[in-house]
Amino acid sequence: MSEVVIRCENLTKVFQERIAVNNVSIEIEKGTIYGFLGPNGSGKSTTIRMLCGLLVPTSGKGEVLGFDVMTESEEIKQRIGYMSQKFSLYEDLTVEENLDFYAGVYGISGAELVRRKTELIEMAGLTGREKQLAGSLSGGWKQRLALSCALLHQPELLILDEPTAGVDPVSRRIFWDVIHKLAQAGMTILVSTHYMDEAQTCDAIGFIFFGTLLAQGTPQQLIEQMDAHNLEDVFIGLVEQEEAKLKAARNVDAAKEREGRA
Ligand SMILES: Nc1ncnc2c1ncn2[C@@H]1O[C@H](COP(=O)(O)OP(=O)(O)OP(=O)(O)O)[C@@H](O)[C@H]1O
Repeated sequence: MSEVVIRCENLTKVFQERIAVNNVSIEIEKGTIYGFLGPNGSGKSTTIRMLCGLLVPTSGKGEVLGFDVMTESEEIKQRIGYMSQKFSLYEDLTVEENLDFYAGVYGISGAELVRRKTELIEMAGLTGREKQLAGSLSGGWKQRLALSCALLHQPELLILDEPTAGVDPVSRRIFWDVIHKLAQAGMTILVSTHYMDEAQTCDAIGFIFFGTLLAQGTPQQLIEQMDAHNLEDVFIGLVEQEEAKLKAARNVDAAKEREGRA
């Protein structure tokens, strides 16, 4: 039977009366890659931050690795690997020293640290650069070093918030090869992205707009449902549908106001 690693129901976050995430329900199975898509400001990071245990939901419920997002955020934070767009590396430390620093945070030392560092440096393609300052690495290398830091404690779940923003296409491809290998080895991955080529390779995707999850399924399911040629057409179609609904609602409101004044 498939194991569900992330399950949330009607997850909602309101900031000063503004609904950033509105009744989002998601299920993500172990060993799969779930791509989270949506325009800027649509609520991807806020949803991710609630699932990471970094932000308390206003309402709804959710379980991550069997822990409650409302009451067990510390347990969640310890068990996941998280990397945001503004990943935090120490630029004046070397590749190896950055890994040593994060190993200290996770309580990894001795032979285990040596083993993990060797594995991760190799996975990131950073062999030979161990003594190079992180600040002198190019964007793609920095990104893979940040990923290595997030994986030091061997998390079962990896959450990536726009990890490839601003990274060149070759580095993006190398990064995604690593992500797919991790999923093949059983890791579950939730990743937000603006890139359709990346979304196309996910096992499932969810599209969020103005805080509402408009559609989710496999890339092929969504293309068929929308009778579209590709994912880009799917998302443009969804946005146009929603904008038409919003416009119709505004027209109804304006008509009611005119009636009220007459
Ligand atoms: N701490 C906060 N306080 C108030 N409003 C916030 C806060 N964090 C996010 N928001 C608002 O919530 C909405 C959703 O933002 P969020 O960052 O989740 O979107 P996003 O889809 O991740 O966008 P992007 O692709 O640009 O990163 C936005 O209107 C944003 O301004």
